[in-house]
Amino acid sequence: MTTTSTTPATPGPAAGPGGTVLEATGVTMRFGGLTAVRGVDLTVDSGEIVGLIGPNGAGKTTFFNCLTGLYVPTEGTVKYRGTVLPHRSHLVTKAGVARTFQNIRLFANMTVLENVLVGRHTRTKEGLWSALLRGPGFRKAERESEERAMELLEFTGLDAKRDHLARNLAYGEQRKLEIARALASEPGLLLLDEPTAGMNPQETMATQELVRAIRRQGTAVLVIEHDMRFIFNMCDRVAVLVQGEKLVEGSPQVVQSDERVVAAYLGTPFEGEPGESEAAEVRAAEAREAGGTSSSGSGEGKKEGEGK
Ligand SMILES: Nc1ncnc2c1ncn2[C@@H]1O[C@H](COP(=O)(O)OP(=O)(O)OP(=O)(O)O)[C@@H](O)[C@H]1O
Repeated sequence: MTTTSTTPATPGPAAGPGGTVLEATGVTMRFGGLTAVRGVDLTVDSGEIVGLIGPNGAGKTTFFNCLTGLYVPTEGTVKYRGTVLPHRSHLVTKAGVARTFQNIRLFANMTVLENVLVGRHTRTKEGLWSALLRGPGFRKAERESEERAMELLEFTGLDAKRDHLARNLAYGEQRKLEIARALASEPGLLLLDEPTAGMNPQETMATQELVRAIRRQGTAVLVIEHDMRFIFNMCDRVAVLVQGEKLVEGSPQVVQSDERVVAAYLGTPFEGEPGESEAAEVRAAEAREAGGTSSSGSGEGKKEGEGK
């Protein structure tokens, strides 16, 4: 499987001015009698990678859904670059906030390239008549979209698989394709919901590199992840949700040594050289591959429409 983590030579997604990109204030989400998210404030600044962690059922995905227009929060506001975001996911994407899902949502029977082209639609201006008549404006826009999609496939290391059906990709590749498709909308903020879930150590490290490259290109990142090495290696700031409320927010050092976080989530203080054990596992896997021993990937890809 491809684990390329090339730094792109091409211009990336829209880089915005500095300052606050996302500002969520007092976000509350109730489902009947259950308050899944309670009064959460969170900001993401330009150039930041911010982590959102917490136990299962803490409200992380519900909070993402409130940020991205899938849910209308019961209370609170969400602003992107100072403007309140609409409660429609396609309009949120158009405004500049893209996301991936915990359970992959690709168009399984479309090719890799086609999946990324679908992600471009919020950035193409050509209308229905132009598309039907396939006039010169439409053909030019189509060519440009395809060029941009190919740049993103190179960026994510999937260019060689452009004509493969999404459902035939390995699981880690499907996750990368979701990221490529999200980037196709040229976001200023990318929300990643468990981007390394089900990945092997090689794929996880490649994903770390990819996320760093995305930040270098001017897109801020907010990431939900249960892999604490990933979080504490990558993030400038980490917020901890427990039972729908923000328990702690701060630098990785502050969060991982906070007794309340250890008690409510981490279990034991986070120890060791971050990334060193993964690096050792990756070296061992590479040595096995070089020696011709098969090393299993992370299994079959989940398909469109499974769960959240
Ligand atoms: N659509 C919904 N209707 C009713 N309850 C919901 C809905 N979505 C989530 N919940 C509940 O809200 C709470 C928070 O769930 P959520 O999926 O946001 O947690 P999470 O932190 O993302 O968990 P995980 O780490 O397991 O993905 C849970 O109790 C969940 O059962």
